[in-house]
Amino acid sequence: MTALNPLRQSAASGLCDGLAKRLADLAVEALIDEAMLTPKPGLVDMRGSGAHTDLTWMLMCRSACALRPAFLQMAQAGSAIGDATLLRRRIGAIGREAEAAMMAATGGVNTHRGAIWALGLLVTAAARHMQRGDSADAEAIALGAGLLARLEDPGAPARTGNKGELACREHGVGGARGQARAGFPAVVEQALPMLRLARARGDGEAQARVNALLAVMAGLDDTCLLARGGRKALASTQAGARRVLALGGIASPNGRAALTRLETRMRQLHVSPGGAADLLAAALLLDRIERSADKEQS
Ligand SMILES: CC(C)(COP(=O)(O)OP(=O)(O)OC[C@H]1O[C@@H](n2cnc3c(N)ncnc32)[C@H](O[C@H]2O[C@H](COP(=O)(O)OP(=O)(O)OP(=O)(O)O)[C@@H](O)[C@H]2O)[C@@H]1O)[C@@H](O)C(=O)NCCC(=O)NCCS
Ligand SMILES: Nc1ncnc2[nH]cnc12
Repeated sequence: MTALNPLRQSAASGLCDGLAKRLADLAVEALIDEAMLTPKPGLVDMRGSGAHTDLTWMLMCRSACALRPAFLQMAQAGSAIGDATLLRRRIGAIGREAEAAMMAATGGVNTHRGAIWALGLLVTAAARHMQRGDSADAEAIALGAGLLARLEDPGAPARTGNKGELACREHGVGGARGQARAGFPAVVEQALPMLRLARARGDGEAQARVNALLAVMAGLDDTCLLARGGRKALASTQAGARRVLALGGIASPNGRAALTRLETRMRQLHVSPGGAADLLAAALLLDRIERSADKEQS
């Protein structure tokens, strides 16, 4: 007889709150893992603030912890609200409250707006799947999150006026919304396969994660990068990330040297792949969900 996935079991037996708490913890852990991962070109890491003047890794970690109540509420909503239209409306409201909580915790600095959006949708979809008794499969959860992102949220402002939105309009890209509505292809088709490949070939865990970040950077229309550096900076960053990976990733000496060159170029351009960082955190969350289900099963 097939052993039941314990996350599924707890959901099925009505312990939805335990599942929601676990998912909220995993989301915060994924954000902290991302913030502390080093080296990350242009981004805040344990060495410094990258291309940012208002961010530090401690601020990122404080922000991550302040978001736990919102992730918990989203996971609870995902398990409790069957009607997808109502669920979309509810998590939109929680997401906007989470942005306010983030601003309060950071003194008005945007640390995680893109991450609240991506991880919020994924946590909700994961709770919805597991509550129904479906598997903790990363690809299926990302698809479910995409379905939710495509639903209309009547509470959302017609225009946010944020940099990402303006960059989408100026450069004709989908940005954070497009990525989510497509079911997070950068996570499912780039980050997670690279994470698995790098682990399988013996890269260290931190190296595998940096390579997963580079795999996202290599193809993403990152509006954080576009807003600061335009098309030229985006193309140069994508080409640099592809080069590191083509040379074997950061575990290889040539790949490591190429990463140093990429970092120098990004510093000169003063650009940061903030959207790719959020999607790495999304991949780390899905990876944690799958692994925690596997661990408890064995
Ligand atoms: C849909 C929303 C995310 C709102 O989007 P909008 O476009 O209005 O807002 P932005 O904040 O400008 O952009 C979204 C952020 O998403 C990240 N991102 C960028 N490109 C992509 C991509 N291709 N795919 C996925 N994600 C992407 C990115 O976030 C990171 O960058 C942030 C730093 O940004 P910013 O402060 O603007 O830039 P800096 O250069 O650092 O500024 P200065 O210091 O120079 O001043 C950082 O936070 C990273 O997270 C984009 O910035 C969403 O907010 C929304 O609609 N929410 C409503 C609630 C809701 O419906 N929730 C649903 C359930 S969760
Ligand atoms: N490590 C990081 N540095 C800068 N912006 C980010 N947004 C999300 N993670 C980030």
